[in-house]
Amino acid sequence: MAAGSPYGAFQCITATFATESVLTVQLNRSKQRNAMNPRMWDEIGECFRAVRADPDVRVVVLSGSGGAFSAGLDLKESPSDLLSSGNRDASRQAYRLRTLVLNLQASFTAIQDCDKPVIAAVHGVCIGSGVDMLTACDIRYCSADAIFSVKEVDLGLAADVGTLQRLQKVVGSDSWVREVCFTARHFGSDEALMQGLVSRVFPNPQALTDAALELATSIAAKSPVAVMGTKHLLNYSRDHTVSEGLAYTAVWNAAMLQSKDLTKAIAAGLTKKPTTFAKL
Ligand SMILES: CC/C=C\C=C\CC(=O)SCCNC(=O)CCNC(=O)[C@H](O)C(C)(C)COP(=O)(O)OP(=O)(O)OC[C@H]1O[C@@H](n2cnc3c(N)ncnc32)[C@H](O)[C@@H]1OP(=O)(O)O
Repeated sequence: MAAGSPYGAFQCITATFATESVLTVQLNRSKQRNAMNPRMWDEIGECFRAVRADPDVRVVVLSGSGGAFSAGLDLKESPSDLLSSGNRDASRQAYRLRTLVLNLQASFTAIQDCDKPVIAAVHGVCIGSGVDMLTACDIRYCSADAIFSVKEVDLGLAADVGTLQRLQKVVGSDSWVREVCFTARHFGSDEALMQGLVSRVFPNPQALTDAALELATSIAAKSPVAVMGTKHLLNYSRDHTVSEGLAYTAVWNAAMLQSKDLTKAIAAGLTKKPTTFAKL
């Protein structure tokens, strides 16, 4: 890792370059099944904000270490404000809780907003905030052993860090979303594939990792201007009407169509010769 790298000082996640331009980010509390403690939560946000600012990163692969993707919120080490009011009055406690939830949300929104495609590779359990995080990723693959649960109702709360906002936009069936959110029942990789939560299932975690890295490498070879713009416009268009999306795309591309990548890519296509693109 380069000296002064923004990815060097993490304790609960590991971020390393698999290739010159593909960053692998791994949740790294395998003994706790990658349950998210406050430090991990902060590091996820910090890491993806660094990804956004780092021209060397073109694609990220996000996974869990050990036997699981993530067991969700760390139930033993949860943020101190969550379970005790410390005798504060209700409005002050509410203000603190609101700030806490906004900060947790921001960590996953940093994945959505990092401008580089994020490929989630899920093996083992993906529970609670694991699902919230998953829905903020661009592409979701899993291995056959993956088990998912939108667990929050079983803990007496409505999910508040992304699932209830993003899952309906990720999968086609509102009825299915409501079923899994109301019941917290476990579902497996076949069901996740059928509903479109993941786009591919692999026989084992090694095949999953290989496929995620292969996909990341192929995307990383494309024009970063085109890939970054595509992510940005897909996100914008998902959250706006078609006519708003089209209008915004026209303005965006009025700038981006001036990229040298365009002439380079067209020439490469016509001559059938591979080409490379400068980083952002
Ligand atoms: C403001 C709120 C913001 C966000 C809210 C998010 C809500 C959620 O995320 S809800 C989901 C919470 N998570 C859970 O309910 C999962 C609880 N864990 C389990 O059900 C199981 O541990 C398992 C994940 C299915 C894994 O089972 P198994 O493989 O049999 O391992 P275990 O022996 O049970 O666990 C090993 C080790 O990990 C610890 N651990 C597991 N999950 C958590 C967790 N969520 N928090 C803290 N620690 C966890 C478990 O206690 C074991 O530790 P030991 O020290 O070895 O006992």
